[in-house]
Amino acid sequence: MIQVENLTKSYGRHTAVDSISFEVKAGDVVGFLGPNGAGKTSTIRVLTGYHPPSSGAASIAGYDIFRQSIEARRQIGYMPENVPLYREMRVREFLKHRGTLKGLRGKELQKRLDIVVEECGLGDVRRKMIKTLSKGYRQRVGLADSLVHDPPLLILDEPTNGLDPNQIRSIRNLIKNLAADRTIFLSSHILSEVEMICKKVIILEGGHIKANDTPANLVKNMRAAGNISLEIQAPKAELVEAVEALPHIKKVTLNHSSDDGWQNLTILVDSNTETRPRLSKLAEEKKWPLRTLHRHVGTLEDVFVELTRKD
Ligand SMILES: Nc1ncnc2c1ncn2[C@@H]1O[C@H](COP(=O)(O)OP(=O)(O)OP(=O)(O)O)[C@@H](O)[C@H]1O
Repeated sequence: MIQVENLTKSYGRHTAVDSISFEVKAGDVVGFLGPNGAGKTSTIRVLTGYHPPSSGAASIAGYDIFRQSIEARRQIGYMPENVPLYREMRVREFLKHRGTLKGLRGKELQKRLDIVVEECGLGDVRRKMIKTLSKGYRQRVGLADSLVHDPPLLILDEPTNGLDPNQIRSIRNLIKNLAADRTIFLSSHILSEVEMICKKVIILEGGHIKANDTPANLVKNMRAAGNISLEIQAPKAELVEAVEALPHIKKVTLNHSSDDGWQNLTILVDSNTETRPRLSKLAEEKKWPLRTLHRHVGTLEDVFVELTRKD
């Protein structure tokens, strides 16, 4: 559905997107992540035909975004970061206006309006002026606008930006429902949300792609995967020495030591190694009582920080 090859976008001397390539297959829900200034919006603006690329190529459903720009844009429903809405218009009137601009007429237009009003939960506010709506509802109007011509691809730039947790949840559910029969490409800073909605994620940093995989694979393969918490009653120095001597141990940190001999440790191990059986065997052999032996499962946020932090 989206094919990007060696795409570069520069503003004067500044290269915002540096020769990136990726593919989004039909039906995929892909999260496009990166810190501020990574080049997400620049990429999205090129894909949606708002900016020409400096070099490279991109196509939407097989249509070149430059040479077949109108056909390519017909395939896209785009919701920008700050949805431009006519505040003085009523919701349905606005959507009708947008549908007309996108070439819909007559019965087809009425039918699509009914569908998007229903799909986006706008039934109760369809006659209200846009300026009287909460930000969450305005976001729904933006989503309905992007859907009115029934595009197979939705490109959403920070769809939940500035919303409160309840509004975020409702927009998230809406997007999940829309994903049932559409390809979705969305940028977001809310990683837990991306983990919930997206089957794949692309992480951009400094205009380069740092990762492109499923959230599960990214978490599994991250370097810091597998921190272990250990609470055990043992002599401090002997314990640390014995744990450090085990294979695949990268770092042992003693967090807390209580008067009655309980030691609280965090143990960093090589990713994809299982060290807990060795630790429990050590406790058994030494007859040290064991209270906690817990492996932390990484999150997409851990992956994001690992791939994009500068320090
Ligand atoms: N119109 C423009 N003219 C000049 N520089 C720009 C322009 N738009 C973006 N940039 C620069 O390009 C880089 C990438 O910006 P972009 O908005 O694409 O990043 P982003 O990943 O979308 O960031 P954010 O998460 O803050 O929206 C930044 O350094 C930004 O300052």
